[in-house]
Amino acid sequence: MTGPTQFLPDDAAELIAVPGENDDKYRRGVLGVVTGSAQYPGAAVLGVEAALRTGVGMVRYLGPARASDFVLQRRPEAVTESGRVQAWLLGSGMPVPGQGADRDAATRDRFHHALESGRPLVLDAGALDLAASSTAPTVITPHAGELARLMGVEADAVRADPLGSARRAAERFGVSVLLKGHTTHVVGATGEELVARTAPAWLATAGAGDALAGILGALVATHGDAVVDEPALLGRLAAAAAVIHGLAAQRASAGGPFTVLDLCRELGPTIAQLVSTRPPV
Ligand SMILES: NC(=O)C1=CN([C@@H]2O[C@H](COP(=O)(O)OP(=O)(O)OC[C@H]3O[C@@H](n4cnc5c(N)ncnc54)[C@H](O)[C@@H]3O)[C@@H](O)[C@H]2O)[C@@H](O)CC1
Ligand SMILES: Nc1ncnc2c1ncn2[C@@H]1O[C@H](COP(=O)(O)OP(=O)(O)O)[C@@H](O)[C@H]1O
Repeated sequence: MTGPTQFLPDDAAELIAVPGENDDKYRRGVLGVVTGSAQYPGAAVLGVEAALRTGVGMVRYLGPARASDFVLQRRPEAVTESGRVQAWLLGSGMPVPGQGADRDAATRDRFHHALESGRPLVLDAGALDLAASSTAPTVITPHAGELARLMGVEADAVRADPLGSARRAAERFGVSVLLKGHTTHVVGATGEELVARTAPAWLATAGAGDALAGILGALVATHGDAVVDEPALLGRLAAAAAVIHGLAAQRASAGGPFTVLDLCRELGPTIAQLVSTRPPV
């Protein structure tokens, strides 16, 4: 029996959409982002920062006023008007239904709009439950605790069998699953199994997952139409996001601790390095 395929930097390099001279910000891909809350506005800032630094034509950030203010303060490039998008990132830093604060009406409306759009979805943290109702190509990005909650099992059971747990979630919800951890396991909606192991353990720091979600959102938005045509691409994009995240963490770390914004700053150089290693077409 063969195990999951190790996803390597060269594989990730193939999935970077390099803009051409006929591209504009809309053709490159627009990412709609519904993340953050009054409690966790920082998650919105980190996801938007990571998406913009991964490379996307535009980020439309649609969230609560406090988070929106912080996002604009950090990244005035973000657009806070609604409009067409090629993909959505939902949920980082938002309340989990049934765990404290309820989902407010504005969030329910934004999630509904995203679900109805038919565009690919990246679901994190407080939007993971949407996996059960999504009919669009969808990838979820839980850590072990979140996957356990979603599947109604103990976190230890997920830690004991991460690949099997991701596989069961992919089968149950018909989505691609990226299970975070030192080793990141990805199971595509069609069963493809991938692992990414580029991250140093220094990456185990609050907000690192919010940045990963932004990186993946940008990769999906820049392949939005391809994902609609071939949803199986989502698993490979998820593994590419984990590899890029891990390589940027290596650069930011250089063997020591770093902040998530340090990691984000390394995304451009990481991607430039990956693109430079691609064989000419
Ligand atoms: N600056 C910010 O605004 C930040 C916001 N964050 C947001 O905070 C919210 C709560 O996230 P948390 O993950 O802390 O809380 P959760 O409430 O999702 O998870 C907490 C539970 O899961 C378990 N757990 C947490 N991480 C685990 C892991 N890696 N493996 C196994 N079990 C794990 C814990 O033991 C605990 O029982 C999310 O919406 C997240 O996006 C965090 O990303 C931290 C930074
Ligand atoms: N020991 C570790 N080694 C390498 N990477 C890790 C380790 N622990 C966690 N990570 C990575 O750090 C990120 C943490 O994400 P998450 O648990 O969602 O945290 P947060 O919610 O604070 O952003 C994930 O990308 C995960 O793969």
